[in-house]
Amino acid sequence: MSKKITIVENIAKSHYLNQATSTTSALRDQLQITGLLPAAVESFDLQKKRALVQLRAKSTDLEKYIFLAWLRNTNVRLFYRLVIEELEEITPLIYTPTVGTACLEYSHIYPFLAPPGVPDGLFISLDDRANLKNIIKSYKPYPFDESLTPQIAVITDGSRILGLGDLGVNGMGIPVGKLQLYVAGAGIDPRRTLPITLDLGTNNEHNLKDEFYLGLRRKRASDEEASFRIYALFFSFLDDVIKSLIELYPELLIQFEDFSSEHAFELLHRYRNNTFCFNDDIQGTGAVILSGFINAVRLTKKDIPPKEHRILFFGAGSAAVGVAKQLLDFFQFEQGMTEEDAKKLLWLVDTKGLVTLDRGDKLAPHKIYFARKDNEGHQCKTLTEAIDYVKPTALIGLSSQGGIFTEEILKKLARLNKNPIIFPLSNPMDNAECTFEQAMKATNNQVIFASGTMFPSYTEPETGRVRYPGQGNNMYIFPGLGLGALLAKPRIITDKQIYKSASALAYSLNDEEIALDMLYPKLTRIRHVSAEVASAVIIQIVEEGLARDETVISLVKNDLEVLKTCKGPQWENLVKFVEENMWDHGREKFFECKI
Ligand SMILES: NC(=O)C1=CN([C@@H]2O[C@H](COP(=O)(O)OP(=O)(O)OC[C@H]3O[C@@H](n4cnc5c(N)ncnc54)[C@H](OP(=O)(O)O)[C@@H]3O)[C@@H](O)[C@H]2O)C=CC1
Ligand SMILES: CC(=O)C(=O)O
Ligand SMILES: [Mg+2]
Repeated sequence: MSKKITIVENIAKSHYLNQATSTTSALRDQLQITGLLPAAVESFDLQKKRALVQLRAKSTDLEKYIFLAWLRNTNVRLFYRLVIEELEEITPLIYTPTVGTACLEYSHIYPFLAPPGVPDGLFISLDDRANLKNIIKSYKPYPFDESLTPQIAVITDGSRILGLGDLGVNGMGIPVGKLQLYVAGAGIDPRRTLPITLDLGTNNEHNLKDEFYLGLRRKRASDEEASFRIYALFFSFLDDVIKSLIELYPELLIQFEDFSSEHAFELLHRYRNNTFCFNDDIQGTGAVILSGFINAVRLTKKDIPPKEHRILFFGAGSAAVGVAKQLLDFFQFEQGMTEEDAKKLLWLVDTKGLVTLDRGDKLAPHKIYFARKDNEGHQCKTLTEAIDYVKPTALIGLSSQGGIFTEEILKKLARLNKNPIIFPLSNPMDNAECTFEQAMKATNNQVIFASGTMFPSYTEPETGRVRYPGQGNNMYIFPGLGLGALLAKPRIITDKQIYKSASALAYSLNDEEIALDMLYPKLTRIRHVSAEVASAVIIQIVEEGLARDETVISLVKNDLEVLKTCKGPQWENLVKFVEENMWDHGREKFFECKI
């Protein structure tokens, strides 16, 4: 009885239980809200229809973003019903590309995002350092149930938001957007997600001068001011935040997101062996692009033996090095190559040209491993020179330099290869190194293509055939990886778990997708795909002896060898188990909530 009363009281107060115009007359009377709503009692279907009409009536994508943010903060279930059922339409609005615009404008649109009582996410500023635990505890988007502690935190310091640079606290849109994809893509309970933006100042002059900018109005402290870099303010603050988070929520999975490369690698190195965490830009991106590459290798196999690929990265930051590392593993694990031979298939270009050991500058630590030493004095200063020298079969853009893959560059790739692999992966859309249309036209429709932000389809003028681009975005990996890890409960995320997430994604294509030469599965299948990714991760965690969940262990342990084939009834059973553990917006249960 008392539980029921609590639910009744909470329906009136909670953006999660809110039924708005669907509240029955009896319940309206009980809640004493009868006069606060118009007379009609609508079905959830009709509510969704109205929300879609309102959404589509907005004239810009930013207005749509604001509308969706308002909906999320007032009616969680309706919001997620919309996202899940209209995924292809809504993903570009809550994620890249529109989230990029929303981040640029965040301080300007903020009042519309967070009505009183519903925080957009957790802001932790340097000035809060003495009070970290209280601040973290204060984030309770669903205060009515103490058992709903956070399971996943996506944490950024806003220093490299997509390809847009240092946006300071305006970067909050990214952890918020990533966690929405966790809910939509892998059925993580939205009440158990924790978006965090750390405020260590910003070096963005535009923001510092903007009267509406909402973060600390000061520059970031330079690491060089510390006597030892590892003790710099940045790392000691991060240590305090992570420690407080773990003390409060020992089972929390932490996803590092959009930290500048200057800190991203060191952060991962610092926490990966003692904390339940991963870096999405290094590891998630590495896995998703490996997956697309595995399918590209399959498509080109009759013309190029896998070991003869030559892969040129334009960009040598956290994402490029993360992808290079995964490809290196692929050539070693699947193609039987030695580490040294595999490394020779990979070249990186940065602002100073081809990354080589002899080029005369001090390389950032993350570039040294892949820096070439066999270039025999060749110093390619430009991308064109690097292409002429390397003769790549695959060109991967992770540079944030929109349009840099010019027609001339694309044509060069087409001359070198029957089916050039061209992945302009930088985000948001304006930062993509080329568009799908440009790549199709310049390669006589022969390109094998994936971009970080989804491009429109392209109709071949000669044949009328409609061609669809792939979307190589870590959103295909992190939801399933996170879900698998939460279910199996290891204490750390290992490289092998990441690798298995990539191969599971690659092999998740169904017959129709394979027949269409797709590199990634359709977005509309994301929940099932995430369940497969999660299952592969779970199997790996059990194999490593790291699983701590008894149900998962008993489900996997005895069938480990057969499960590793990712086929057969045991595999289907595991995938089903994962799917059954996904949160659902509960359209039926919701309206049966009769008090
Ligand atoms: N599709 C996806 O899933 C993902 C996409 N990304 C995208 O990847 C991009 C890069 O991210 P990240 O690696 O973290 O960023 P970084 O800033 O760490 O790396 C950017 C790299 O590009 C190089 N670069 C920049 N401008 C030029 C230029 N004019 N000529 C040559 N090289 C250049 C930089 O060189 P230097 O080192 O000399 O400064 C650097 O190596 C972003 O746009 C991001 O949105 C990231 C993660 C996932
Ligand atoms: C997709 C992503 O994580 C990025 O662009 O940073
Ligand atoms: Mg990112």
